[in-house]
Amino acid sequence: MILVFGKTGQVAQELRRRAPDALCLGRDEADLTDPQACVQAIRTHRPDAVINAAAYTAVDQAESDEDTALAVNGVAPGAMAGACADMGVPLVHVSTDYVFDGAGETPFATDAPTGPLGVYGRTKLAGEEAVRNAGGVHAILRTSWVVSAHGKNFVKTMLRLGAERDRLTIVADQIGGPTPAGDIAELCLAAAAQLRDDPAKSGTYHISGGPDTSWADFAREIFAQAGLTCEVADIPTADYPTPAQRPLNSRLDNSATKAAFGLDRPDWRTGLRDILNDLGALKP
Ligand SMILES: NC(=O)C1=CN([C@@H]2O[C@H](COP(=O)(O)OP(=O)(O)OC[C@H]3O[C@@H](n4cnc5c(N)ncnc54)[C@H](OP(=O)(O)O)[C@@H]3O)[C@@H](O)[C@H]2O)C=CC1
Ligand SMILES: Cc1cn([C@H]2C[C@H](O)[C@@H](COP(=O)(O)OP(=O)(O)O[C@H]3O[C@@H](C)C(=O)[C@@H](O)[C@H]3O)O2)c(=O)[nH]c1=O
Ligand SMILES: [Mg+2]
Repeated sequence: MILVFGKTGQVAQELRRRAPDALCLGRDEADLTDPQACVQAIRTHRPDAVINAAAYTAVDQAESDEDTALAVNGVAPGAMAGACADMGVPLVHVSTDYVFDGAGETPFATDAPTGPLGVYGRTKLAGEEAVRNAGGVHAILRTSWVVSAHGKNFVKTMLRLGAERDRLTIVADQIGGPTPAGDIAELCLAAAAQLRDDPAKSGTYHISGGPDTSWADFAREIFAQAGLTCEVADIPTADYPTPAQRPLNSRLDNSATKAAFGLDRPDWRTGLRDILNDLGALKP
């Protein structure tokens, strides 16, 4: 049996869709601000593998709520990893492009130096380090710009704003790969299954949808596929001030994922079609 931390999140919901027998724990069953609750859940359920799909993902809010973000993103994953290592069970942990500083224009390799720009990225990096330091079999899957038909994400925000307004200003100098949550869920399940037979696959991997794009061009494709008429004007990051600084370069090198798990970089334009279709928002 696979134990999943997370129930209502984007990746968690796609895991439930693909693995109906997995046991998915919501906040009421395992609160990640309580590391001992995470350990206890793993000891009680004795799973064959654990996937952590829960996190504090409110990037701007984290700037003024560092204690909670660190507990959820930094400490809880370490507690899970310790319990998994004790029991000889693999842990799949989801992380983020925001562990990088966003310098340059080349895709970040899995072993590229990290340098988070804000609290969210810093706490996610602490979680990665805690998972590695626990010494058990694990896969840290870094992804970026997650989108799905569930929860809060850029696609749903654009559908809402695009219907209300005839013009939006969107940052065009942050470049990355929008990633459908379904593709992340698929990699989580592949990694969980393969780590059991091949612990040598332990390590850090990247999954991001291709081709790399800007938020502005991503918005244009959302409006085109949804048949919404809304002009998108390019702006620099400097013209969209937010509490948290975001990386300009979010490109991730996915080659280690292909080599270890045989999964190609997903095409986000196809994933976007499926998401809009799920939402009943695809242009007829
Ligand atoms: N969203 C994105 O754009 C990106 C996400 N990631 C990473 O991908 C993973 C999945 O993200 P995604 O599916 O988008 O996340 P969501 O924001 O959609 O969901 C987060 C989940 O974490 C749960 N959660 C938050 N705090 C706690 C807590 N204290 N105790 C228990 N559960 C908690 C939430 O529960 P509740 O519903 O109760 O709040 C929710 O189910 C995370 O590791 C994230 O860091 C990486 C790159 C981009
Ligand atoms: C709504 C809106 C956003 N933007 C910009 C702000 C931001 O740079 C970009 C995307 O907005 P979001 O609020 O989705 O950004 P954000 O929540 O920071 O997205 C990040 O979430 C975390 C959890 C991650 O791990 C990252 O990979 C990334 O997906 O679009 C505009 O320029 N104009 C707008 O009207
Ligand atoms: Mg967001």
